Amino acid sequence: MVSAARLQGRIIAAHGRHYTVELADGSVRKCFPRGKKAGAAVGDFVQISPQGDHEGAIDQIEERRNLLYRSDDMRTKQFAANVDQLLLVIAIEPVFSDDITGRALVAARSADIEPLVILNKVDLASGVPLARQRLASLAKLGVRIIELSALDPAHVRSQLLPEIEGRTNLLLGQSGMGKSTLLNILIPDARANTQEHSVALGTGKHTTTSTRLYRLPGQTGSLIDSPGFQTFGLYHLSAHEIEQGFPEFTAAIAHCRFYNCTHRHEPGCGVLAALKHGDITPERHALYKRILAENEAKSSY
Ligand SMILES: Nc1nc2c(ncn2[C@@H]2O[C@H](COP(=O)(O)OP(=O)(O)OP(=O)(O)O)[C@@H](O)[C@H]2O)c(=O)[nH]1
Ligand SMILES: [Zn+2]
Repeated sequence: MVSAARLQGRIIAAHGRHYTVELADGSVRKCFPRGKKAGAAVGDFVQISPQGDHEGAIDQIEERRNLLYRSDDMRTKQFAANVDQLLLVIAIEPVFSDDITGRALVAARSADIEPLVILNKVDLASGVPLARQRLASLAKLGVRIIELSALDPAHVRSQLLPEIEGRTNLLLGQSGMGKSTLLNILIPDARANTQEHSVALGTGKHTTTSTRLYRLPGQTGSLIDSPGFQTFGLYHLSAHEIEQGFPEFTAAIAHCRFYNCTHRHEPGCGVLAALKHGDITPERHALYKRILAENEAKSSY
């Protein structure tokens, strides 16, 4: 009955109970999910029924290509939907976590999202060799790593804009890595834009706790900014998905004696053999075991 009035849009911000939806003409509306349609995420394409001049109801969430999220034993936290590329920001200082970096890459792989690691603050030159050394095992896996310094905005733009053009990019990182600084270089009016929407929709002051999609100025594509985090649980992944998050295991798994091998202690395990021969690093195998142990703790509740 309402279908004639429905409009297509994309969720560009999530505020808990309501969402900001951008329509094809560039206008924005404050929208509420209809009934029990919970779980919409930034990046979702939706159909809405307009209500008044500035509001609407979300009638339908279109099928997603992917959804990136993290989860612990208490709750899940959605990052964004329909993401083409994960821009994972790490830095020379403060020290980035190998564990969180590894987990973000596992999450991206399981959601079929291409990762691009951004090593920021390379102006802090004395820390660069150690950072490169710590990233060597990821580089060996074919993960692309771009080194830059946000102190040089022109270089940031020339390095990153060609990489992100025409795609939906999700910017993720631990706190303090320089995510906001990079966002402000790539989307110069990001803050002004957000405030403008907040005023128009009466949604109040922008809080750093919300996730927000920005259009790239002067070109197609978008950048989704999300709050920094200090943990990256993967309780939602199955044992099989965890295994798939480690591409260097794939060839070795074919040699496992048992079809349900967990690659921890089984005799005739191809992964353990590859670990012994140095084809898989002890750090990556340890990360795999930590993620799997969490997954098993959840299953035994
Ligand atoms: N030396 C140097 N400092 C930088 C660089 N990029 C960012 N910073 C500084 O690092 C600090 C953290 O940067 P932010 O952009 O606020 O970091 P963030 O990742 O957004 O952090 P959260 O807001 O906690 O998520 C700030 O003091 C920046 O000025 C860089 O390339 N080199
Ligand atoms: Zn095995």
